[in-house]
Amino acid sequence: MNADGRTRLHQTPEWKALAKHRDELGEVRLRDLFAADPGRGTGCTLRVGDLYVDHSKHLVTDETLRLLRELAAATGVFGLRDAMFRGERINTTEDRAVLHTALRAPRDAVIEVDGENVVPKVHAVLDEMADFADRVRSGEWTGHTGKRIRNVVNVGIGGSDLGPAMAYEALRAFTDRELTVRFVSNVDGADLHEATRDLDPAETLFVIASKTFTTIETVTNATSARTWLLKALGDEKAVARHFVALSTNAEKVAGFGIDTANMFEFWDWVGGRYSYDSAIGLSLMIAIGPDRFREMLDGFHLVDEHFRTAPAESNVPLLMGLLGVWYGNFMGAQSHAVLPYSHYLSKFTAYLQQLDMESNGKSVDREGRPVAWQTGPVVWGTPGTNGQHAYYQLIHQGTKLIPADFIGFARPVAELSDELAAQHDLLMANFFAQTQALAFGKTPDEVRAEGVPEELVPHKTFRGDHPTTTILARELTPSVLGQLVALYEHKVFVQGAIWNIDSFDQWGVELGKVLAKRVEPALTEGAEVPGLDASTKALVAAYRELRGRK
Ligand SMILES: O=P(O)(O)OC[C@H]1O[C@H](O)[C@H](O)[C@@H](O)[C@@H]1O
Repeated sequence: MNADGRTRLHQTPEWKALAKHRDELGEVRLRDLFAADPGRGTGCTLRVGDLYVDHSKHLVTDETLRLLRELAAATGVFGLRDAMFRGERINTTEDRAVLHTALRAPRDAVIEVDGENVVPKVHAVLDEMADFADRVRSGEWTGHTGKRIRNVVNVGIGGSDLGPAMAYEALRAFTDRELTVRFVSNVDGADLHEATRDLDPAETLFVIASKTFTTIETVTNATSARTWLLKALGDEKAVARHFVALSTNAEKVAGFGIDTANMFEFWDWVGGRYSYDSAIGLSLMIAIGPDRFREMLDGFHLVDEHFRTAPAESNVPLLMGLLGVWYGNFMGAQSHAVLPYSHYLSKFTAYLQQLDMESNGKSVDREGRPVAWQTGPVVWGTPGTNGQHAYYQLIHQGTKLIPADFIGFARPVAELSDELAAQHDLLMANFFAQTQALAFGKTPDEVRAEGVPEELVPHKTFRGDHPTTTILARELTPSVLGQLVALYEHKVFVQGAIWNIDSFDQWGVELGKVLAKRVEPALTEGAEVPGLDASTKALVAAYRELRGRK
């Protein structure tokens, strides 16, 4: 039993019913499921906004889905969802509300935190961002020497990098092509070096993105960027024209030397990995313009409303979350692949890695007790068709169960030449062929019928039954991107709620930070670090020798 008297997850009747159902189902063959139900292809599709979501190629029956929905209801997913939307402090270990949904709420919405409606604040910052973005885009905001800003360098890490960097790539076709926009995150000096080496400091704006403004990588890179700028422009006053900050921490921003008049604010109820439609999106907004940014927010909001109000049977994030629970908790899957068939989504899976793995990579429940069930999967993947020529072999014929999401678009971006646009059908032919091959494989008899010698038959047989979700949309617009990201945010929410973990803290990143600080003097000065283990001690000594330090 839980501290609050509730039965623990794996002891609930709903969990046990799913385990029994899995045993009774035995080996699920997609060929059989489709043969038994000719309507499965169209029947197992849901629509949300501009997204067409096909879940027919999953190792589930109607009964499986019904039992999974019962698990969701029994574990309080809907109550927690409503509490999140109401602004309750559902991030219990940090005692914070979780309100990224307020960042995309319409102007007239009312969402209260501690009795204060936060929506007017959200729109006030969005308006300030829009005003600033317009001034940079029009050339009205100039650098210290009066030159037009032609380069924007976002300096941030984790949630202050991955979201805007991913969305910038995704929406490149909507960006001002006259502007150079780059993202620096790594504390490896090579990152800043490569991002700035061909830029004119007089034309460069640094956007320092950090919720806390204490993150060592970001503060270090921001300090180096400042030095780079001042070396060229020679005047401290230049900082005010070339640096803006995106943060919740005005004191630290001022301490760094950025005028808080040039700071765009957000709030502690926005988690880092849920923050790119807050002020953290400024670099993106400069690139695509305020109108496109607002279209993206509307896309998020559309899916928020769907998640909040759609019945369980047609609720897409709920379904995606439940399918993940089925594979992770009842079928032994350890990972989940996200495979976008769009070059523009090249950073989408990396973005989802933080969203999913930082949220649900937990091993104690909300009451602090070890969980007795699997939690978040390893999320991985790269854009198709590249993966097909690399690791798809393992998905098709390896020994692991890897559920995958395939994301594709009916139309290429408008600016492609006719010749390049014509390649789109080939891209999408691969997209459809892969999910078909993964689901239905190729039987030994089919292989034999092709005249393959008997000894090669096992090698050329594809078992099939590799489950996939297909998400299809007309084209990758700002709104569609917002819809996609919100789908995954809420999918992660559903899973965290079922597993009874706090999806909104990230204590697991702290230990490494503390140890890095402790070990640094050993590298630089050869200082004795108390309590350093024998392995690390030897490695540090080898490092110092290789670095040419005595
Ligand atoms: O925005 P910041 O405060 O600089 O934080 C940047 C990132 O680093 C932290 O360590 C967390 O793991 C991330 O959730 C966060 O997004």
